[in-house]
Amino acid sequence: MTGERRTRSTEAFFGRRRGKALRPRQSDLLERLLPRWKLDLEAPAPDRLSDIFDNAPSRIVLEIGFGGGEHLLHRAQEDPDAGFIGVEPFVNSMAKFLAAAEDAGVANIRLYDDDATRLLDWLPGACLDGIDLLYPDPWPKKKHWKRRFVNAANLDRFARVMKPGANFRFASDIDTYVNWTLAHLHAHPAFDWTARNAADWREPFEGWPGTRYEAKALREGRTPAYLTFRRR
Ligand SMILES: C[S@@+](CC[C@H](N)C(=O)[O-])C[C@H]1O[C@@H](n2cnc3c(N)ncnc32)[C@H](O)[C@@H]1O
Repeated sequence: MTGERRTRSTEAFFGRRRGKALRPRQSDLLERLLPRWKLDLEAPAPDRLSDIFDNAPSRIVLEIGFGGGEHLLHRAQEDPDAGFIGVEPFVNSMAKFLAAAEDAGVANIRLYDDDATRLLDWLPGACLDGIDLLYPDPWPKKKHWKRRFVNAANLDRFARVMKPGANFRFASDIDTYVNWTLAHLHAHPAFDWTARNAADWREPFEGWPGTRYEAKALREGRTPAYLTFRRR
């Protein structure tokens, strides 16, 4: 992986933050629309998270690492009474998403453009109805597995911000990451895997539109797995 790499004192965040030059509209959206939708972590989090939205949503779902944002936009359009928070630190992806969201005219989205762990630590407790982590960076080499977003510390973060009964949905095409995630969730006292039969984890989530990364995995012959865990 090339590009900027940052390390925080307590957490490591690895990844490219910026790719090719932005188009004028994309730069404009980053200056104009992103500040309107971006969560301000310098301010204290509201007691009621629904207050950050204009539509007083009855349920709020967080998507971590939305990439091109096709799934996030699909969910926001499919469920206008809900609120969606999307996190994506890669500038070009954020710009692409802003253009699609503006064209679609959605209003029930809030955004964060840095490491999702910072947002998770800012959120009030038991405020989320769901967390989606779809095709997280796979870190396939064993020596890099410790960089994977699924780890004990992040599952503690999820457990704190999820309401009882909320779902954590995970998709990946990397077998070692799927096994890794099953093992970490199995070891965590706050989550149950909801699979009822052996075929369940090969079935996409309800209303699944696919993602750009998934399309690439399928083209290259890899088989996705879809895991849903319920917060106890
Ligand atoms: C493999 S891509 C998948 C993108 C998209 N979910 C899809 O399926 O097409 C993983 C994404 O996670 C983002 N990401 C990596 N680390 C992150 C972090 N700590 N917080 C938020 N997003 C992160 C990356 O910028 C990248 O866009």
